[in-house]
Amino acid sequence: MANDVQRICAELRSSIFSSGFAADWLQINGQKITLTLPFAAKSGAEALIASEPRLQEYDWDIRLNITALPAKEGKAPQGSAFPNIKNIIAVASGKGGVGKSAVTLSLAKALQAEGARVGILDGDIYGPSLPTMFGNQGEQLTFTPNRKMLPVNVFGIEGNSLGYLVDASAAAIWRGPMASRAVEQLFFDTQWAKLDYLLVDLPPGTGDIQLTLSQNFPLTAAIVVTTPQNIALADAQKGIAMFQKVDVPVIGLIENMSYFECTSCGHQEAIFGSQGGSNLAAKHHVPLLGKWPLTTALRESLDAGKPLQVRNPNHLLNAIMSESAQQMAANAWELITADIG
Ligand SMILES: Nc1ncnc2c1ncn2[C@@H]1O[C@H](COP(=O)(O)OP(=O)(O)OP(=O)(O)O)[C@@H](O)[C@H]1O
Repeated sequence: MANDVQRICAELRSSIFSSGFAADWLQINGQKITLTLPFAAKSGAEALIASEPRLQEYDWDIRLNITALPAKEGKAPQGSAFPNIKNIIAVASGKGGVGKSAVTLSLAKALQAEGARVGILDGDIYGPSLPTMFGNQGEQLTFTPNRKMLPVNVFGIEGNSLGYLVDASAAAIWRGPMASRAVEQLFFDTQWAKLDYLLVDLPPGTGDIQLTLSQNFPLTAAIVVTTPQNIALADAQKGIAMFQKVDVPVIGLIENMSYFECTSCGHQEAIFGSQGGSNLAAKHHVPLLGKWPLTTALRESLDAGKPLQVRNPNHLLNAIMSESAQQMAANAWELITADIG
């Protein structure tokens, strides 16, 4: 019977588990099966099991035991330098305004909904948006006796941002080394709780500041956000090239603002063009994690200081965001373990 389940699991293929379940994730005890996943994709596993009648005959217990993946070459693995943080994933965009911060918060909330412990470092010096999206502008950070910053915790997500520390107009005059040092300090001098994933919302662009941060942070991996518009794609390409240059694996591309769906008639309009993200992903062999529509409800919820999942839990975009997040987590595990294996 055990072999049967393992065989069925190994046969399963889906958008989330492209290489199927590994046999050692399963513990089979009569009718009871415990599945322990090394990345945050619990609901994807549940959906797979629900789609396979033979698997539904068993009593499933799905757990997460997220692997601490090694940081890029030359940097200490998270295990030693940051024992509290298992995976640090940069979220980058070449062009500004493509929705990088909106994507960061949405992915963070989606990972947390899978049962992962998640944090966000808002490294966008010139336009820190975490306090707005968390709805806690004006909140003051507290410090430990040894002057470490304690992150804020909103909706179960830890976060830190220069927006809690300095006036945006003060940060606007920072350039080059001063700007990257400020973000580095924010990262290194925060006392993060135990996290499975820390998402780093990088400043938009691919200049010296972004390059320095990508080199100096012990990043596990990176994702790039773009719109399908040519000008954004050209910049996203520079983002992919930047991470390749510093040996940080790019585990996915998100095409945001892919289309607008009319809420009255359902017509889909590709305002910024179509297929741009898919073509870019294919060209650079980077997985496309999803195409997110331009959605009034997402903009409204972030302006109101809440993730869409909290303000509008039944919105269809939540499922798209969840799939992207799970695929990102699975890709990080799969690509990096394949690389070191
Ligand atoms: N899919 C979407 N649908 C509707 N509004 C969106 C979507 N994605 C982002 N937005 C909105 O677009 C605006 C810009 O998004 P955001 O601040 O996340 O971009 P960014 O790339 O982080 O910008 P920056 O250049 O400041 O780093 C915000 O008001 C955000 O709420």
